[in-house]
Amino acid sequence: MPVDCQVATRGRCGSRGGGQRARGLGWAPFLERARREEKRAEGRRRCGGPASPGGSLSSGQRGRPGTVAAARMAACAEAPELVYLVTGGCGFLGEHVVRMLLEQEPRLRELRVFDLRLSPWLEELKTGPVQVTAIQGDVTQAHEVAAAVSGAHVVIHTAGVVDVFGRVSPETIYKVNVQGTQNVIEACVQMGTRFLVHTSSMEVVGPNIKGQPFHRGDEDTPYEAVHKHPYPQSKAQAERLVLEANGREVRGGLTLVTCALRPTGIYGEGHQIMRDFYRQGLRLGGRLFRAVPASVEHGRVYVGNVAWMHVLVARELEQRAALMGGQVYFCYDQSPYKSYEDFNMEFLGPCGLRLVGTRPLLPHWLLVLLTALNTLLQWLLRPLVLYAPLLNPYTLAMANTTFTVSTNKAQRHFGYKPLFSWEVSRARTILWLQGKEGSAQ
Ligand SMILES: NC(=O)c1ccc[n+]([C@@H]2O[C@H](COP(=O)([O-])OP(=O)(O)OC[C@H]3O[C@@H](n4cnc5c(N)ncnc54)[C@H](O)[C@@H]3O)[C@@H](O)[C@H]2O)c1
Ligand SMILES: CC(C)[C@@H](O)CC[C@@H](C)[C@H]1CC[C@H]2[C@@H]3[C@H](O)C=C4C[C@@H](O)CC[C@]4(C)[C@H]3CC[C@]12C
Repeated sequence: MPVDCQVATRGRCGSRGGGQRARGLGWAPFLERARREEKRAEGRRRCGGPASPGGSLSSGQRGRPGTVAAARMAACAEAPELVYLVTGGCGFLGEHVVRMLLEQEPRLRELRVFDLRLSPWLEELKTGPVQVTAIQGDVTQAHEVAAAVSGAHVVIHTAGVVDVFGRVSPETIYKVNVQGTQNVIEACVQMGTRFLVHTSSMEVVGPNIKGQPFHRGDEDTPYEAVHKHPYPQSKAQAERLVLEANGREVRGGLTLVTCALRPTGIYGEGHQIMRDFYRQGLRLGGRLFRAVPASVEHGRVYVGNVAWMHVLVARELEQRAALMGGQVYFCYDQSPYKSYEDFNMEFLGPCGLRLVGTRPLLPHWLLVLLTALNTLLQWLLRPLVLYAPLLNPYTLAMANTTFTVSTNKAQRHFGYKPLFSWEVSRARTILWLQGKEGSAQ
């Protein structure tokens, strides 16, 4: 679906009117936009929506289940009326969510992309029926979040600090992942936004600090979720906040409906860690050295399917609020269960890399010693340079602990089925790695 992009670059939180139009364009875009606006207004009149584009749907008009408005909304699905906000919309997952929404959500009128760092690709989104508003903002700043949420029907909250390599301080991880999530929740309550989809993580469950395997578990499998690392701790706290917020009254008297998705290890176009492995292999003459037994299985999921599940949940949350509200769903697909390293080789192999060793080349005790050395080096070098290798005590422990999920809860509750097969997911990831994006950056 073509989109109309208005990059709001004023200050921290742009607005529809304050955007900066693509430079060097003539009158054509403005006339085109006026024509689209008229078409949209006509659609609204026909469907009994708010006459003006800035107007918001009353709760009845939003189509509460079983009402005339719901039937009318269903009949007028082509009248795009909804405003979505995606926090972290310029991130690895966020970008795929943004693009998936533009392709798969016909009711979208405006898509707000909120991020600390706005990406150049936002500019590419050309004119079309959907207004894409880029908002440079910080989830730790409550007022910026509130301004971005104001008028939104749905918030998809993916923004977060994803760090298990010691690149970011524990304080910052907590501030962004926990306090930032609390700010999003409070903004929804204050602004009357009813639907919040949160990107949680498998790590909320495990692997735990005891290294206990989680083999083909589901959302109800008993497991001792005990964490010491700041990142999983922050994701567990954030998820708890989101689930506890379900049912809170929002401005306007209706209730907040929340849901948390727990992707396993995400891979696909834009995956930084995969890029790091690729470059490490290139530096080592096309070789990577096995550090983890092939028998240790890790669940992985293609980023396109994670984005699809977010779009589907956001779409179904209103109609199935009683069933889905306050629920968590693991997010995975048909990607094969393999060791982390063997799975990566599905993509790195076709790019010319080789994994040396059918078993770990170094004894485990030596790897543990190396991780301790890396930790010491990171601490000593911190005043001078950021040293954050892939191998540290946490990553070694994670890589050595089986964690795979098998569940149909998402399918039962809202009909989730992966949009991309394993073959397509693999091909797209290899293409990306082989292309300039994968090797140059
Ligand atoms: N990558 C994975 O394997 C994986 C797996 C499960 C869950 N997740 C979750 O998915 C979400 C996205 O992860 P990702 O892998 O795309 O990471 P990412 O770092 O690529 O994306 C995170 C985005 O959030 C933005 N952000 C960070 N701090 C912010 C702040 N203070 N205010 C506004 N924006 C801010 C970043 O700029 C970035 O664009 C995270 O919540 C993460 O915990 C990731
Ligand atoms: C150096 C070797 C020991 C190598 O095998 C280390 C692999 C290690 C970098 C990864 C092993 C498991 C990964 C994590 C897992 O896929 C799930 C995650 C949850 C998600 O929310 C964020 C990413 C991650 C923590 C992911 C990070 C890389 C690994 C630790």
